[in-house]
Amino acid sequence: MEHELHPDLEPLKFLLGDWEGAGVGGYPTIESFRFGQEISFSHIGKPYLIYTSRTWRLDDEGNLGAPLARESGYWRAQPGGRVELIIAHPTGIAEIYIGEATGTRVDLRSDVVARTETAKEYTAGHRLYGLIGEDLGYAYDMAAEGQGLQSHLSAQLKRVS
Ligand code: HEM
Repeated sequence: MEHELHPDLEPLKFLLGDWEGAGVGGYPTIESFRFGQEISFSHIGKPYLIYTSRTWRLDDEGNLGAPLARESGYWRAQPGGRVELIIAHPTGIAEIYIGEATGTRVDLRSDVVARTETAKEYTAGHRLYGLIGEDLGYAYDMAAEGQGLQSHLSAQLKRVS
């Protein structure tokens, strides 16, 4: 069923759809890596986007390998372009971000991070999403394992629907 877009979602409309692409990751404490990614943003007429992301290791020939990180959550649009983002990770981490959509960019900083007893020591995230031409690009910085906020990932994806 097609739902009419909630007016508060207008600033996040550019995210809607299914996206596929590739990115690179790294951190001072790990080896750098390449990954393939599928992201989906959908809505049901309420003032939030339904979000899922799946990733796989990408080898030098461009073949997808073992599954890497997944995450899912809700992008809650507030009047005036404010955004509240709630994300759950299978690694025992839950995050709440607060940010702003301006034009075709969304800039989000973690407000609250909760971790299970066995989760890695992760304390903060910063996410910047935006259109690069027709592609969706994002950069993700994190503070984890005693390191300050710095790059963990960046990727560029094409719209597939
Ligand atoms: C596209 C999504 C992501 C991919 C492909 C990815 C991939 C990786 C890989 C391959 C590693 C190194 C091996 C490992 O420890 O598993 C890693 C480490 C890590 N990632 Fe990610 N990651 C992603 C998103 C995230 C997010 C959203 C967070 C935080 C909520 C996060 C937090 C960490 C932490 C804390 C480590 C451990 C660093 C260490 O052990 O020193 N990652 N990630």
